[in-house]
Amino acid sequence: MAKPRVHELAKELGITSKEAISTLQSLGEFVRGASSTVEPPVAKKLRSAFAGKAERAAEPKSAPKPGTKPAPKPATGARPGAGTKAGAPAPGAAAPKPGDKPAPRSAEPTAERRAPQPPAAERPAQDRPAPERPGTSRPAPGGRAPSPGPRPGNNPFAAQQGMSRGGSAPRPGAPRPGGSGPRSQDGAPRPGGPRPGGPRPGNNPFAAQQGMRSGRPQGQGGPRPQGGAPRPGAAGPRPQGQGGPRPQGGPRPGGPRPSPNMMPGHTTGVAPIGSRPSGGGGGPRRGGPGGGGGFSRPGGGPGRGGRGGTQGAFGRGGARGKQRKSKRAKRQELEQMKAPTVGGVSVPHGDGTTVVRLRRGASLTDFAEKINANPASLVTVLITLGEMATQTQSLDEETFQLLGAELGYRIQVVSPEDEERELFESFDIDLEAEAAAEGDDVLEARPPVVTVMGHVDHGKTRLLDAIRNTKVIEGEAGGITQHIGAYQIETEVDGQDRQITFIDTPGHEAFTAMRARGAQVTDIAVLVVAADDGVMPQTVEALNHAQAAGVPIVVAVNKIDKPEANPDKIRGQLTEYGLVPEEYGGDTMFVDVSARQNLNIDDLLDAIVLTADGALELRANPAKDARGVAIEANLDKGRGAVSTVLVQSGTLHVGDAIVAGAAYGRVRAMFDENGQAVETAGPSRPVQVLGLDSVPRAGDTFIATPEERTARQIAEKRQAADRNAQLAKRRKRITLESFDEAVAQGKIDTLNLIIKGDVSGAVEALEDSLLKIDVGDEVQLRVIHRGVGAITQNDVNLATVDNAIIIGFNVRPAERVTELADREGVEMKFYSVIYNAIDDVENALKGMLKPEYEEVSLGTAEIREVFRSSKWGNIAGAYVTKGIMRRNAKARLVRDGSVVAENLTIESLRRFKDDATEVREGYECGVGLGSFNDIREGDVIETWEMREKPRT
Ligand SMILES: Nc1nc2c(ncn2[C@@H]2O[C@H](COP(=O)(O)OP(=O)(O)OP(=O)(O)O)[C@@H](O)[C@H]2O)c(=O)[nH]1
Repeated sequence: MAKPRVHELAKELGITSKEAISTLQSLGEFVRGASSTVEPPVAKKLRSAFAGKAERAAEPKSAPKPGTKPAPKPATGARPGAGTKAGAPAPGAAAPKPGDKPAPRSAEPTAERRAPQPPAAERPAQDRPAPERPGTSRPAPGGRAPSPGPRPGNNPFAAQQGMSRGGSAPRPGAPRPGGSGPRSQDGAPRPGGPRPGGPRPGNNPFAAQQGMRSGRPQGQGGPRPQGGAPRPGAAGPRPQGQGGPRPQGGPRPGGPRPSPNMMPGHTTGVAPIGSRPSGGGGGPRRGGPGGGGGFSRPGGGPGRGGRGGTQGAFGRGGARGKQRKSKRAKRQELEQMKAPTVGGVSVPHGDGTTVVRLRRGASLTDFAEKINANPASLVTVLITLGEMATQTQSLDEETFQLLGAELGYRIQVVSPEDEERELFESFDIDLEAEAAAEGDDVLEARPPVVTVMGHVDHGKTRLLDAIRNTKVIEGEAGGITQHIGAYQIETEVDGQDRQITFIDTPGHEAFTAMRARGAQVTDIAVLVVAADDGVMPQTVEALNHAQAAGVPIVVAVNKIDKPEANPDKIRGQLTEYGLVPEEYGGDTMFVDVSARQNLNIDDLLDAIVLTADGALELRANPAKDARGVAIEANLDKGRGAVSTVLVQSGTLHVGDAIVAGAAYGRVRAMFDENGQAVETAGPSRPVQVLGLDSVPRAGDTFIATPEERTARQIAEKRQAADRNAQLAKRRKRITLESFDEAVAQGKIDTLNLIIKGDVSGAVEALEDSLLKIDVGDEVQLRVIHRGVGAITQNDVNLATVDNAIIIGFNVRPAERVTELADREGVEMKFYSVIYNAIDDVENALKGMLKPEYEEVSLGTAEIREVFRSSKWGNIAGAYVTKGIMRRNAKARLVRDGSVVAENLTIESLRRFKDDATEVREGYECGVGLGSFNDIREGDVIETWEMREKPRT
């Protein structure tokens, strides 16, 4: 809502702008002219001022109606309790002492009046319903609720002043109980006698907050001599002054832990401030008084202390010239008044249900922006919660949750998908709405996208190869899959040509990597299980991944050419995992194939198409800008970034501007899986794209944008988000060194490893050895993946998802992998000696075992004399020959080289007549071994203690 301008308000109230301005001024609000805008609370104040006027006009005498001017009540506030209510703004505050402001106002009978309590104070008792309302009245004025803040003082300061006022509260209260209390004590000093203690405490809500404490103390204890002192001065003219000092001085002392009292959304938080005041308050007063000003502010600040309250909380000096505050400053204070404080700073609070959404890797600055707070204040709050962070440092979700809980916000760290959506929305791109709006008229069938998964060596690559009818596998070193990208094939099903797109990176790793980035690429998973082997750990892992993603599975029972193949066994095994073959009444298609002999490959393709047709409705609109996912990418020396993208909807054309992850550019050229240049690529078509400025990651989504500028801006935002996320993650994942700690915190109990080696023998040997490490039942070691060859992006992605550590034996990371691991916070350890790897893992595992203790000798002492005492038993007069004797240490007695008593305790130890805790080598001492009395001259006392033994 727009802020009203003064002349608009004047019009609304049926007065002239000039009148409105002067009224506002008398209310402590300074506006430049008729066209100045005013904050809603100020507008409200003005309205209520005139409302009051109107009322008074109607009932001349009762001007001070309860409702109208809450202010007066404050008086009642005399009771400390009253004041405390956070809610209540300021009645008391309002109370400008008679002396102070009144003047002006009184001059202008009208509006000001009601607001400014001063009048109230002055008014005859009758007017104010006084006493009763203390608490109530405030509320009543509900309407002014908002104003409360302002009201008190008319302006933000008021609040603070209020405080002081509280102290001074006096005005109204002068007479009141509180007031008198104090007075009586200090005696005369304050002219304003009245205001001293009484009023303060209860004066008004603000008081509670700001000066609360100070108020209370004084009120009650009015007693404090100091109180008196300052007041006198205070008494002087400005109410504020008095208040000021306290707050300021106070801040540091106790301010900090407000939390307890904090109530989201309430000013209660002030407590802290209050605390300060108390501290500071006292201080100042004492010292201050000296000066006539009475404002001796602890901080020494010259008398501008007035509104110190809140400001003090920020550690700033008081305002300069109270009347000279800029609008901005006043607005800020107004905001602050609404904000409770934590750790001595004022931060806007939520009500416990306020949702704040943050990107993963967001910083305090991001959070501050969302709640309209000062980032520096959040740093302070975080410190009070025991966490250190800079304003721009990325924080993990836990930290935000902690902070959110403290401040009354429900933190939602947005998922990658949400993040994408929000990012696009900021560019007016709403992919969901776009998709939702597409009807049958534009949607066309698209080929299914298939990922082949399965256990190591069950024939995934060979199968993909068979399907494509190329002999890729023969070119591979050591049988390790090196394919990257995707390809599309055509097959005839029921007389129709149907296409199927295969992701050419077998294994659930790639699948998982894509999902980790929020990309749903796969429509159908082909689970390859070797008929001669059976369901293996990764078979289960793969099917779990697919099921978790809700992707239908087609089972390819491979290697049926082998004599030992037992396809039925596979069917039986998989049934246990919820994959029931159609022939058994389930809905999963099983196809027996031989990748090596190209047996039943067509049947498998049929099954894929049928499953797609039966379980999925795969359609997309080809007639729009392309949207899809980057499948793989690499940097080519000659061609720059080469990215394989899978178009999911729309059509990609050469020349389109695209953004893929944090990379962007114009499509310079496109090639299909056979290296043929293509001009366009429609839904489900994978193509290699040249023209991006950098390399996207597998799973990064891409979109074509009408303008290249948009693509660039989206890329830049993603880059910034990546940087932040990277910083946040860096601190998160598991390392061998931190494993121990993570276990201790109950965060994990399994050490996941990925082992990569140069030769399969080494990998197997390492895995075997690692699995043989005996660490008991408390923790487990799980090798979630192993393979021969360089550490790849897939390895890192898998480690990211499963929180694993990568062990590289005689291998190094592939291109860009180190960077990725670093970004994802995945630890990679490299070894060339197998035992070093075993040692490290063993140490990490053992670190979390219960500590073992060993006996460590502390020292020996020779008994030179035995003192017999009927009360204490025998005491050994001994001479420490080595180390130390320590009271309560364990001991044994050695006589002539043999141990004559074990498990004794040094129950008493003395140096001459004094008890000693320790006696060092070269000194004499008296040693009592409790009830053990069989000691003789010449015996040796050996002491020892149990210490935790470092694991080996
Ligand atoms: N007899 C027989 N052997 C096969 C068949 N399919 C694959 N193989 C062999 O099984 C071994 C593993 O095949 P791959 O295709 O490399 O298995 P993979 O699952 O891709 O293995 P990774 O890439 O290491 O996970 C190779 O020696 C293949 O020749 C088949 O249908 N019959």
